[in-house]
Amino acid sequence: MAVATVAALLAALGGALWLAARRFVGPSVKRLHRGGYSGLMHGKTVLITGANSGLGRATAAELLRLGARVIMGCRDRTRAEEAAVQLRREICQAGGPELGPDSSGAGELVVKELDLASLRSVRSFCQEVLQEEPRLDVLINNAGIFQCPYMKTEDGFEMQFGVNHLGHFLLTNLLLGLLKSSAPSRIVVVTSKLYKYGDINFEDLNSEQNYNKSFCYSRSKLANILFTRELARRLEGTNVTVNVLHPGMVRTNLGRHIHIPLLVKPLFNLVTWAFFKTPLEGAQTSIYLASSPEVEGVSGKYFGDCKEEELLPKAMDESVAGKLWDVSEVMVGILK
Ligand SMILES: NC(=O)C1=CN([C@@H]2O[C@H](COP(=O)(O)OP(=O)(O)OC[C@H]3O[C@@H](n4cnc5c(N)ncnc54)[C@H](OP(=O)(O)O)[C@@H]3O)[C@@H](O)[C@H]2O)C=CC1
Ligand SMILES: CC1=C(/C=C/C(C)=C/C=C/C(C)=C/C=O)C(C)(C)CCC1
Repeated sequence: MAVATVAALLAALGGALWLAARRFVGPSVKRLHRGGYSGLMHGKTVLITGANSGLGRATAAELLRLGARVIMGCRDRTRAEEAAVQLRREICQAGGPELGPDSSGAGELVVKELDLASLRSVRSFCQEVLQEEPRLDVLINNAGIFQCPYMKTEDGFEMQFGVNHLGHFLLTNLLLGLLKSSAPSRIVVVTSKLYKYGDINFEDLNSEQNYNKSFCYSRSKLANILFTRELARRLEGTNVTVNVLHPGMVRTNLGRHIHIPLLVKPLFNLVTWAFFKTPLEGAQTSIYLASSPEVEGVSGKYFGDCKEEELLPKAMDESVAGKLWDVSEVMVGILK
C-alpha cells in the first residue's frame, strides 16, 4: 500500500516536472520586436477587433509600443476601457514614453464600440471611423467566438459564422475605401488550423437543420481563409494586401463556452499552461503581418509562426471563395 502511494506520488511529481519542462524548454516563438520603442509604427493607424482580450490585447500592446495609433474595436465598452487603462499602465511601468498624440514616439489608444453580431453596430462603427479617421494603415480582423451553444446574431445568422465571418466581411468592405486611400496598407485576418474540419455548406449556412458547434467554428475559420484569398484577388494592383494566419494554441478566454468539470479544471489548467502559447507568443504572427517590412507587397498567403504555410485544397478553391463572397454580400446587404 505504502509502495503504491509512493509510486503514485512520484508519478505525479514526474508528470508535473515534465509539463513544467515542456513550458520552459519547449519551442516558443521569438518575440519579433524585443523591448525598446522603435517607432516602426509611428504615424500609422491600426484597427484591431476584439482588442480587449487574449491575442487582440497582446497585439494592441505591442503595436502601441511600436508607436501606432491603435483603435480597439470592442463589443463591451467597460471591458475595453479597463483593458486600455491597463495597457497604458503597463507601458508606463515598463518605462515607455508617455502615451498621447502630443508626445513624440508615443502610441495612442482609442476605444470604439463594435459588436460584430450586429450589422447595425458594424455600420455605425464604420461610419464613426470614416468620419473621424483620416487614414487606416492596418486592419486586424481578430475577434472571434468559439464553440458557443446555438445562438443567432441580431440579424438571424448562426453566431460563429455571423461574428467570425459575416461581421468582419461587412466591416472590411465598409473600410476598404479608407484602406485604399491610405495605401500601402494591410489587412490581417486571424483564422485557426481547425479550418481543416470545416466545409462551406451553402444550403444551411445558418445551421438551422443541424448544429454542431465544432463544425460551425471550423466552417467560420475556413470562411476567413476563403475570404482572404478572394479579397487578395480583388485587391490586386491597389497596394492593399491581405494575409491570414493561425496563431497556434493560445491560453486566452476563447474557451469560455467549453464546460470543464470543476475537479478536472486544475489538471486542464496545468496542461494548457504547459502546452499552450501565452497571448504575447500567439500574437507574434499578427504583429509580424501588421508591421514587418519583410511582408511588404505579400498578399493572399497563409502564415503560422511568422512563416508562410501550405493550405489544404479546400481552402484554395476559387469557385467556393467566389460563391462565398457573393452569398455573403447578399447576407449582409451590400449587394450592388
Ligand atoms: N486561443 C487560441 O488558441 C486560438 C485562437 N484563434 C483565434 O484568435 C482570435 C482571438 O481569440 P482569442 O484571443 O484566443 O480569444 P478571446 O476570447 O480572449 O478574445 C476574443 C475577442 O473577440 C471579442 N468578440 C467576441 N465576440 C464579439 C462580437 N460579437 N463583437 C466584437 N467582438 C467580439 C471578445 O470580446 P469580449 O471580451 O467582450 O467577449 C474578445 O475581445 C479568434 O479569431 C480565434 O478564433 C485561433 C486559433 C487558436
Ligand atoms: C486555458 C483554459 C481554457 C481555455 C481554452 C482555450 C483557449 C481554447 C482554445 C481553443 C482553440 C485552440 C481554438 C482554435 O481555434 C478553458 C477552457 C477556459 C478552461 C481553463 C483553462
